[in-house]
Amino acid sequence: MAGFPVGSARAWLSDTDVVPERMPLSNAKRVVVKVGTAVVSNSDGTLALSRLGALVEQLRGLKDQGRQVILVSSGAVGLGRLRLGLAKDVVANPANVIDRQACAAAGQGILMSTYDMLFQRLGLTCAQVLITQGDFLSRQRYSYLTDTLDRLTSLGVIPIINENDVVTGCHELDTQRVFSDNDKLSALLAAGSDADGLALLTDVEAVFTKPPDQEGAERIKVYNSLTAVEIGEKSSMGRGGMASKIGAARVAALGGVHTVVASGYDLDNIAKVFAGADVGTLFPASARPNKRQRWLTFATVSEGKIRVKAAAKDRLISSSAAQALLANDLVNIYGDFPDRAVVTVEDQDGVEFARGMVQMSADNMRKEVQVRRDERTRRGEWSGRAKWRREKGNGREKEGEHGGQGEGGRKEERRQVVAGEKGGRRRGKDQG
Ligand SMILES: Nc1ncnc2c1ncn2[C@@H]1O[C@H](COP(=O)(O)OP(=O)(O)O)[C@@H](O)[C@H]1O
Ligand SMILES: N[C@@H](CCC(=O)OP(=O)(O)O)C(=O)O
Repeated sequence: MAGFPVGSARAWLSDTDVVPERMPLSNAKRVVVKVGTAVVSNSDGTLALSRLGALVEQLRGLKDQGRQVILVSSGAVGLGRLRLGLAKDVVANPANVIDRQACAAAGQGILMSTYDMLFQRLGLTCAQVLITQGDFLSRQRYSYLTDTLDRLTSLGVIPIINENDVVTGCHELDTQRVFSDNDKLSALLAAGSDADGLALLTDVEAVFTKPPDQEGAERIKVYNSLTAVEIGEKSSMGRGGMASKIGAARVAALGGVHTVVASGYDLDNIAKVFAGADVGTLFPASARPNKRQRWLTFATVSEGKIRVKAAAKDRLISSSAAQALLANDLVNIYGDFPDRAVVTVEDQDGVEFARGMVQMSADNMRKEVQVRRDERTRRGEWSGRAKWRREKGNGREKEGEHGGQGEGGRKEERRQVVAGEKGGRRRGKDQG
């Protein structure tokens, strides 16, 4: 059983055990710990009571150090499956959506009552928080959520969070999902609630260069975007697998949270991670974007896409403040999004570089762009193509003969089409 010393975590490790780049973890004030199904349960699906006991002891250790602690726990579906007497493949097979939802309903109570008992025995208070995709998509609900977590942690309570699979969580093919599993949920939550550290605890020691059961697999101590990882099978009970854990850890790190993927089977690991010891795989945090940027970039699903001119890109990239986009900045509008949707912003090469919330629907945006183009045409600010067509058409008119004004001289009503924000996800490998 884990024995966690009360007081400073660093006093528990000798100075040489603390890795300098992990110091921010030992100083982390608010921390999120996520335990996967494979940590919470045994391979036969029963509760892994000794691990849960050790987990709660270690959480108490973190609290005794004066930290605020949030726990994200998987396990409801697996525990519910056992209670309902359903076959094991119900949990593993994404096609069995309704059964998985029924399992989640039956298992969440088992999970929570066990935690509640263990917490009480150790003099701690916990509170259940079940969340859905929609809580992240709406900025207001996202704020309500983080406000509640703030209040609970300020009261010394440890919130225990799980996805509310009963109503949303099991539809893995749903394209509106902002998180696919509890790894991503923890990352969004850690980034959104200003946590300083996140531990993703699983059934293997760390992220390895290849599946840990393969010869030559090496622990990756510190992950960076160039690190090559060969991904193998996930555990029989897990939902996300290692690819999802890496994606989630990167999202958290980009959101300003120092993140470690480590084993939940080593009963002292939570203490070690937050003491700054060299365990698991570290994903070092980037500078923390502001809250709105974090929400736009990580916690939303893009409902469409706009392509902007090079000058507009330069403006967005070079300014640290939020920048609006005007109709004149747009090259193209893709999709059929409503007013106030979040859209991705790409450059002329099709590379996504930002996200923004639109101030009008796609239809109205197209109309606005057309109105502006017509205005320019009336003023004689011909595009190269229009100029060519016109010159070819009557053979007389030349550039400048239409009384056109330059940008600076124009008195145009400028309606914002996008309240922009830089810091969007880059395409492909950087996407969480
Ligand atoms: N390159 C890799 N490094 C580490 N683990 C890997 C790798 N590729 C595949 N895995 C597997 O990922 C599993 C952990 O993910 P998952 O099953 O989702 O766990 P959890 O239930 O804790 O979320 C491990 O059982 C491990 O075998
Ligand atoms: N919400 C689900 C867990 C989903 C999930 O992400 O599982 P895991 O990959 O084991 O962390 C449950 O409580 O069973």
